[in-house]
Amino acid sequence: MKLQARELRWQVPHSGTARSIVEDVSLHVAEGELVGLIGPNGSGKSTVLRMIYRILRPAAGAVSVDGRDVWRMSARDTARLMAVLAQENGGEFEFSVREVVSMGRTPHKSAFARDDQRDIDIVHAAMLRVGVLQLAERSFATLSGGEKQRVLMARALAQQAGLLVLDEPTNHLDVRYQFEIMNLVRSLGVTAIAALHELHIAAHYCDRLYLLENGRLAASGTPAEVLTAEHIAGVYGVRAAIRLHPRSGRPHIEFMPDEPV
Ligand SMILES: Nc1ncnc2c1ncn2[C@@H]1O[C@H](COP(=O)(O)OP(=O)(O)OP(=O)(O)O)[C@@H](O)[C@H]1O
Repeated sequence: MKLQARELRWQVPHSGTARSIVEDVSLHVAEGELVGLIGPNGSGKSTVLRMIYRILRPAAGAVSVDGRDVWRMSARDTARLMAVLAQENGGEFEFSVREVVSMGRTPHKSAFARDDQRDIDIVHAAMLRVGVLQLAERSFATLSGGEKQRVLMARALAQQAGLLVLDEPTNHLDVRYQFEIMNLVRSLGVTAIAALHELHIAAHYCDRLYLLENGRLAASGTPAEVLTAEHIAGVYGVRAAIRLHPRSGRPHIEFMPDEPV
């Protein structure tokens, strides 16, 4: 499955005119690629992803999956193609973990249909895969931030979509689960786009990166091309020394926050 976004723009009203939050962002994710969207707080990562997963309608531009415009499809058809891991939205709160993960099966069932044995098996396997099976009967509301994040990942897995859209998938996770979730995403072999804060995660896991600054693309390319000392200083305002791993060619970043940029 491949994703293409062309010249996306999103605006908010501002003093009688419109202020652009995202402007002229084009990106693509090829079949089986894991692409990272990075950039400082407020640079527009979530806004771009929301236009992709059909929550925010772009003021200009288009999003297509395998050549089909997502904004011309029903929400249900989109959900069969793409699974979304966004931050919890509150809708999960009155449900058990098993029920939240079962919601991933909804796009595949007719209205009010109960889970059949196949759905039950898929939900079980998804919980097992992210290590939340022992939490299955717990109320979602009582979980820690990291446990919630893993349950939401299990729900995305249960959806069995060919495209994963991940908004800060490692948020709340300790270092072990950060690596586990990213290893899991990579092992699935599906097409994926992820907004990421941790640059070492982006460097290690992503095939390509897009760097956003104030709602516009500042750079794109391989991790070695994007995660340069110049880009990190220019966009994040932090000095960094970069070493490329001799075999993988992936950047290793050493931040030097006490040094002037
Ligand atoms: N409805 C809105 N009205 C006004 N401003 C908005 C609205 N939605 C988002 N913004 C602003 O747009 C900018 C981009 O927000 P967005 O959440 O996309 O950034 P982000 O890169 O995902 O940030 P973070 O890393 O902090 O999660 C922010 O400055 C935010 O305050």
